[in-house]
Amino acid sequence: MSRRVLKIFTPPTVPEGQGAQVIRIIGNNQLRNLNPFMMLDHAFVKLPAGFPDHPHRGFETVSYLLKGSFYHEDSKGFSGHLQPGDIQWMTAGKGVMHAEMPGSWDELTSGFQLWINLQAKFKMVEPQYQEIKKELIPEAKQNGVLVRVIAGEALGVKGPIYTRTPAFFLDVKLNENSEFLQKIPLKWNSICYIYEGQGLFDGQNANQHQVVHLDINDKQEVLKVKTGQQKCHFIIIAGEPIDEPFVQHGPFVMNTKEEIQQAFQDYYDQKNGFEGAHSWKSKIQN
Ligand SMILES: Nc1ccc(F)c(C(=O)c2c[nH]c3ncc(Cl)cc23)c1F
Ligand SMILES: [Fe+3]
Repeated sequence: MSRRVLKIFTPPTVPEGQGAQVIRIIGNNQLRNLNPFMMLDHAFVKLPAGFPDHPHRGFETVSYLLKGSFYHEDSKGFSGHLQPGDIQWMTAGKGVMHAEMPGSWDELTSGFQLWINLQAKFKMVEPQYQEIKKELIPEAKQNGVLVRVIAGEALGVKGPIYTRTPAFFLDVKLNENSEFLQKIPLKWNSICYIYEGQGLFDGQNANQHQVVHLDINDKQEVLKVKTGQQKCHFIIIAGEPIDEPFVQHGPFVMNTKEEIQQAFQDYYDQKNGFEGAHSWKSKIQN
């Protein structure tokens, strides 16, 4: 028996940021949100498109690069350059202004951006970064399966990211004719997203760019994935739901609409994390 599949669907491709196209995996009308996750994008972007200067408050953004390169710069003086396989886990906390731009005019940059909610007690922490280069992300290998363990645990290997909200972020590559078993804690929300190839998830076929939404109420902890003649490369995103109300307005995620109004007021008044927000201009936006 394997963790049951609730549904398999093809998420929409939507415009986002400035001229970018994203496959909106979480945050569409088939999967509005997946507590504690508010959004998951598979972004495809090349200059001059990108995600120019914008704020965040109250949650975490996770960027994981597949192809190309991505620059990041924020209003606290932090900047980074992500290459394929690198991860950047940004805890926006009380507030940060930043820009995220691709590194090339010609080569299409593609990668994931995941938005993870924070419990009320963490929403106003100082911003923090965990930038982990590809070489430092542990890989577990077994019988034609390779798992890059970004957060959580797979095949007995633990990931390097400290997650304030308990969560798994696994990049799984199955060769042809392989099988993979993954424990997903009961009562956690979880999806798989296939970014290349196809596979059988709990016996149901899922293709490239499809989402496999797993059943949170299942009594089965283990998900079984199998491949036949095709390889299957996919991510597993799983997390413990946060038992608090949440209100999202664009890049602000708080517990009440009054806190959202306060976020906009702090941004307008340039305080409580948004100091200098109106005059800050990133060097990387065009
Ligand atoms: N309009 C708007 C408003 C607020 C945002 F935070 C963003 C934004 O930064 C992103 C939204 N999807 C993303 N996928 C990948 C990456 Cl690297 C960034 C984003 C954005 F586009
Ligand atoms: Fe952002």
